[in-house]
Amino acid sequence: MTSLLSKIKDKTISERVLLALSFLLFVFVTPPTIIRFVEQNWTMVFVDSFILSNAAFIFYNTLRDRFISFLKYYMCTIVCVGVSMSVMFGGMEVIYWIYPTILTAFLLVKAKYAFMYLLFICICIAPTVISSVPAMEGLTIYFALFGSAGFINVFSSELSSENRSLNELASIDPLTGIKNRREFELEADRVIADFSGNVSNALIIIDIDDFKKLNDSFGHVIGDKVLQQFSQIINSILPKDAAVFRLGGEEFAIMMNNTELESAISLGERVKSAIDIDSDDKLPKYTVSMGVAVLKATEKLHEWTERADQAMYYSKRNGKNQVSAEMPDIKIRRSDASGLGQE
Ligand SMILES: Nc1nc2c(ncn2[C@@H]2O[C@H](COP(=O)(O)OP(=O)(O)OP(=O)(O)O)[C@@H](O)[C@H]2O)c(=O)[nH]1
Repeated sequence: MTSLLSKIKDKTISERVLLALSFLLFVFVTPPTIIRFVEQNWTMVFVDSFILSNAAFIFYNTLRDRFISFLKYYMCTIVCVGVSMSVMFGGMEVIYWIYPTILTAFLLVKAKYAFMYLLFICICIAPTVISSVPAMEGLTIYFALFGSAGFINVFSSELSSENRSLNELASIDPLTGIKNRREFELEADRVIADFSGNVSNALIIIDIDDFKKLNDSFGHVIGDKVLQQFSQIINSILPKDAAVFRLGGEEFAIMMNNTELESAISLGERVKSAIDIDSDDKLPKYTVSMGVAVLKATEKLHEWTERADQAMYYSKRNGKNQVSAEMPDIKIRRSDASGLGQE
């Protein structure tokens, strides 16, 4: 329950809307489904089961961060078709349901698509409106619908731009401009949740060597510049399936998806040579120690990082400026100028 709540806490507004709507669909459709089942009204049981399975599909996949953009359009289509059919078959009494539907569309999809959904609803309900109310009243209804959509659009674009800035503040390290520890934990949780054993995921923990000495000798401002330059160097050599994070202080992590241990070790070696070659002449020379660990089945985040940390400390103890890897059987494998060694 606690982990479910913490997952929901990390969701964006539109993802929360998806969760809330699919949950509400479930809550409201389940009781009539049971009644219809008892009454043996099989057609309606079939329709209700379709809605319930869709609600469950959307809720489950939103929680797991899967197909999010598809789910947003899918949910919009379900609610817009649903509300249009309600007005077509239920008459003008249910027309007020269009307002929350428009709000939903603007919170879930881009404004131009939300307007298209509204246009779709307006076309579908036109025969009911024309046959039920005088022309002037019909026009007023359409005017009110598009007017409300305009206001909702202004409000939701303001909300999403604020949301974007807040997300950026919460996920980016201000000194280096790369993702922070919070983002690392979210990404690692996603990787662990999706782990199937078919592909390998590697983690490299990187710690700058003797950073205290560097700060003491050259000052904190230069220390900060080294951290910034180091982040730029890593970003410039990062492969497509990898992301870099600053975990804090002078400690960084690279998360690599679809990557075997050997490829992670060779990226570590490339980091080592890149800082040697690309370092700014105005900044002091420095080295880094690295530890690599590949995710094991059923492993938790702290166990995975602990193994990569142990390998990194092994690099430190063995003279620094090297990459070590935690191996399932051999325990530690060290990479140095003379190639891969074992212990
Ligand atoms: N300039 C600067 N220094 C930082 C920052 N964050 C942490 N530090 C410094 O990083 C240093 C880390 O020192 P230690 O943990 O002793 O590690 P180390 O000197 O690198 O020693 P080894 O890890 O054994 O190589 C401390 O002096 C911190 O003050 C930062 O954002 N900017």
